[in-house]
Parts: sequence; structure tokens; C-alpha cells
Amino acid sequence: MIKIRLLKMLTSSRRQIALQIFWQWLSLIAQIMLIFAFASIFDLILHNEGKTISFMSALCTIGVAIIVRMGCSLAYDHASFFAASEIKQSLRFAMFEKLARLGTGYREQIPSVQITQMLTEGIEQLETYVGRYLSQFFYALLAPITLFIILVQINAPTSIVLLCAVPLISIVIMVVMKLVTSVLSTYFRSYYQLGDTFLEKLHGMTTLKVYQADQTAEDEIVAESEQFRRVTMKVLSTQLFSTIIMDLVAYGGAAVGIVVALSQYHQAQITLQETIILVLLATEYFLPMRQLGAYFHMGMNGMKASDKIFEFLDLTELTDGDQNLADQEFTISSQDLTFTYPHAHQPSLTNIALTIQPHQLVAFVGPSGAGKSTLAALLSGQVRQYAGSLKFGPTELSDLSQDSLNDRITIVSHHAFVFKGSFRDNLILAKPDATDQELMQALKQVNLWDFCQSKAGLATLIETDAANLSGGQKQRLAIARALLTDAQVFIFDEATSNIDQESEAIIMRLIKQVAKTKTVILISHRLANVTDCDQIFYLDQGKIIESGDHQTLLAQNGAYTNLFNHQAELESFTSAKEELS
Ligand SMILES: Nc1ncnc2c1ncn2[C@@H]1O[C@H](COP(=O)(O)OP(=O)(O)OP(=O)(O)O)[C@@H](O)[C@H]1O
Repeated sequence: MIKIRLLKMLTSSRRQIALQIFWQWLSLIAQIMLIFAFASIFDLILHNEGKTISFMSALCTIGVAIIVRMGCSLAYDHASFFAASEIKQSLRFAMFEKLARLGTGYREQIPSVQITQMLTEGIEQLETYVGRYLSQFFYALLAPITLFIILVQINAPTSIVLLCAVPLISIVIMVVMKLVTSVLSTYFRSYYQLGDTFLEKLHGMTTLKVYQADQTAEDEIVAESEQFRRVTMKVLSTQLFSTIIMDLVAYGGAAVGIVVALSQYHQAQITLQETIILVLLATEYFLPMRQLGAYFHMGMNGMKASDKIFEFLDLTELTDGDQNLADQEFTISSQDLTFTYPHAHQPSLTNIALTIQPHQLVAFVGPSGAGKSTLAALLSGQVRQYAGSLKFGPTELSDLSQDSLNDRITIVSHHAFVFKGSFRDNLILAKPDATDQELMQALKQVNLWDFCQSKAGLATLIETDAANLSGGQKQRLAIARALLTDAQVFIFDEATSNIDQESEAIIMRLIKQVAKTKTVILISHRLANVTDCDQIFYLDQGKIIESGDHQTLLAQNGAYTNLFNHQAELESFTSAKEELS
């Protein structure tokens, strides 16, 4: 019922929770005073004792008690707000820090949509747990004891009966907890699953429309929504059922207490005034526990959400080293390099051995799924759990800090991200202190400056998802951004795929120019783009099966030659067709 790990994360919230308990307890004392005063007024009227002073002081007590209760209620809400906001802030902070530590490869472990759901609604669900439930848990223990200590002095049998009935509610809460736990697990699984599916279909809406598969996608979402609705109803009906049981126990217990009090009065064991006090305070024994039950349902959602958040916080992190790459140029070398993705059964790379000298233009080629992008991800430190050796200069990748790698190695992939904002905003990500002159020069290198100049120059706005740029322009902007870094190694992973021929030619010219002063690793499906490379590694099923320059590989007459000839045939066929039409 109490999440110790969550409690440990509360620091200043603990004080706020203690304050909440105090304000509730003070409010209870005020309530007791109020009822004592009310009973004494009743007694004064009944016995027709015209003691104006006693009457007035009882009325004053009632007034003070009401004011105190109002003040306590405000102070409680204030403390509750701050207790909840602190934990929400700490958890969000912990999650962002975790994301940063997981690094660029975080999506290998958890989908982005789940992180978004946890950061938003998941954390919001903790509001009731921390802001209400925790303090109520302690107050629900404190309140009956306080009442018992006071009321036992009036009448022991009634007080004992009332005190003994209170734990019945906690038994109900525990039984409900057992019932609800598995339902809530299904509820959250279903919730995250629905979020995943919805976002995926939304992203792929154009593709679904093209293949007229939107109806199937809609059916899938409808089926998952229906399952979510069912499990939500199950959670709600369990909560409603338990609320009814708790009410029965609370008011039933109070009724038993009242009956005992009345019988004590009947036996002349207590006065009428005392009977009134006992009757009016009987329900107060149960209300805190009853309220705990109500918060418990909402709090359970928070506890379940926190389980998911802690699962995320416990994900294995890529541990990078603490060494930095020296400023001078370095050779990249690997020996017996083998890599398997975390949940995969087969390695994606096996016994890779290569050496890349500074300023070389190197290509990784091969069929789809051969392991080219995985090798690029390893070379940029995005994935790290490898076997064998991968060295940058004399230093093993595992000993290198990610920051140092990011400074010296820049990767541009075919899905490079361009942000909403201006051209300047996107470019200065790579070099915050770049002058306008430098930014313009980078755009000129990729033949984008004329386009920008015809609009608003560096201030030209880019829409979400770069919707107002062509694929080629978007890619050229990503490359201009990469060129602004001071990296020694540039990796272009299919940087020219899915773009127009003009942009491809511009990018390829630029890549060859960059290779004169930097190390460039080029991944390309199109072998015509790699013929000038100093070294070409042909990968198949995670292994390098051929390597050498273009002429050497052609002379081997192996897989590279086959693919090259096949592509050349296709391209000459296509250009012949274009000439004819
Ligand atoms: N995140 C991942 N988890 C598990 N397996 C993966 C993951 N990413 C890739 N793989 C697997 O690793 C192998 C190599 O994939 P990789 O993307 O490196 O190939 P590739 O040569 O770059 O292919 P393509 O040219 O189609 O981009 C494939 O069998 C692929 O299924």
C-alpha cells in the first residue's frame, strides 16, 4: 500500500506530507471541540439552565472551531499541492536524465510513445497518490486513536467497539487491492498498447491511404479501444463495488457504536450530553479510513503508473568510458568485432575486421539487412555492447566517452531530423557560436543558399516535419548542419536515398570534397556512388565478404561485381527508356 521507492524520492515533500497530517489532525481536534460545544449547548437548553456565560463560550468555541477547520482545509490543500508537484518534478527530471544516459539508442529499449505517455499522464496519475493518499494513510491511523483516547474517558464500551470496527475497512481495502492489481496491470498494458497503435497508424496514414488499408487500421484501433473500454469498465466496477462495501462497513460500524452508546445511556451509564458526543463522533472514527479507501483507488493508478516509470528508470544503460579522443587524427580499426542487438537471437555483425586511415573515403555496401547501418551505429557509439575490438586510435570504444565521440564523429542518415524553426535555428545546433557568414557558406556548399536567399535568408522558416522543403533540400540542410561541426569522421548512412538526382549529384560531389580533409564513411545502395572510394567493404549477413577498391573488387568477380553489373544494367535500361520517351 506504500511504495517505499517512491517515498525515498520524496525529500521536501515529506515535510509537506507531515504538514498535511498535522492540518487534518488539527481539524479533527476542532471538530471534537465543536461537537463538545454543541452537546453542551443542547444540554443547557434541555435543562433550561440560563447560564449566558456558558452559552456564549460554547458558541464562541463553535465559531473558533469552524474558523480553525476552514484554515486547516486551506493549509491542507496547499501542502497537498506542493507535495505532489515536487514528486512530479523529481520523476520528470529523473526520466529526462535517464533518457540522456540511455543515449541516442534509447529506442532500442522503449518506444518514444511510451515515454511520452509516462511523462505526461503516467506522472499526473501520481498526483492523488502523493498529494492525498500518503498523508491520508497515516492520518487514518492517527484519527481513530485520537478519538479513542478522548472518548474512552466518556464511555469505554462504545469507544472500544468503534475502535475495533475501524480495521474492517482496511481489510476491505487489502482484499480490493488483491483483486485490482491484475486488472490494473491489464489496464495499463492495454492503455500503452492503444497509444502505440494509434500513433503508429497516425504516422503511417498516407501509406495506409495509398494501399487503401485505412479501414483495416481503423478496425484494429476500434478493437483495441473496445478492449481498453472493457478493462476500464472492469476497473471502475471493482472500484464502485469496493466503495459500496467500505460504506457499509463505515456506516455499519458507526451504527453499531451508536447502538452501544444508546444502550449505555439507557442503562444510565452516560449522560445525554455524553451520548450526543458519542453519537456525533461515531462516524468520525470511520471517515478517515473511508476516505483512504476512496484515495486508494485513484492512488492505485498512480502506484501502477510508477511501476512502469521505475521499469523505465531501471533500463540497462549504455555505459561509456571516461577517456577522450586526442585532438590529433586517428585510425579506426576493428578485430573480431561481433554485435547482437539486445533482444535479437542472431548477431547482426560477425567477426568484422577493418582499418580506416585518416582522410580515407570508405564505403560499406551490400544487400539490405547486411549490417551496414549497425556498423555505422557502432562506429558512432550509438550502440556499444559488442564483442571483440573496435579502436579509435589506441583507445577501445568502450573506454571512450560519448561526448568525445560526438565531438569527433558526425553521422548523417537518410532520416536526419530537421526541426520546425528557421534555417539558422537548425544550423546553429551544430555550432552555436557560428557567424552568419559561416552558416551561409555551409548552405552554399550544399547549393541551398540561392533557395534561402530567394525567401528570407537564414530566417527562412521551416514547417513541422520540414513539410515546406523537398526531400533533397531537407537532406542537403542536414548535411550543411553536419559540415558545421568540427568532426574528423563523417558517416553518411544512405544520405542520398529517396532524393532527386540533382540533390544526389550535389551531395556526392560534396562528400568527395569533404573526404580530402576528413575521414568519410559512405553507406550507399548505389554502387555507382562508391567507385572512387579508397576502400569498399562488401557486407553480407553481418560479415565482410569482400574488400578493396573498386578495381580490385571488380577483378575478384564476386558478389560486388555481380551487384555492380546488375545495377549498371538496370540504370542503362532506365536511361535508355527515358531517352525513348
Ligand atoms: N534495433 C534492432 N533490433 C534487432 N535487430 C535489428 C535492429 N536493427 C537492425 N536489426 C537487424 O540487424 C541486421 C542488420 O540491420 P542493418 O540495419 O544494419 O542492415 P543494413 O545493411 O543497414 O540494411 P539496409 O541497407 O536495408 O538499411 C538485420 O538483420 C536487422 O533485422
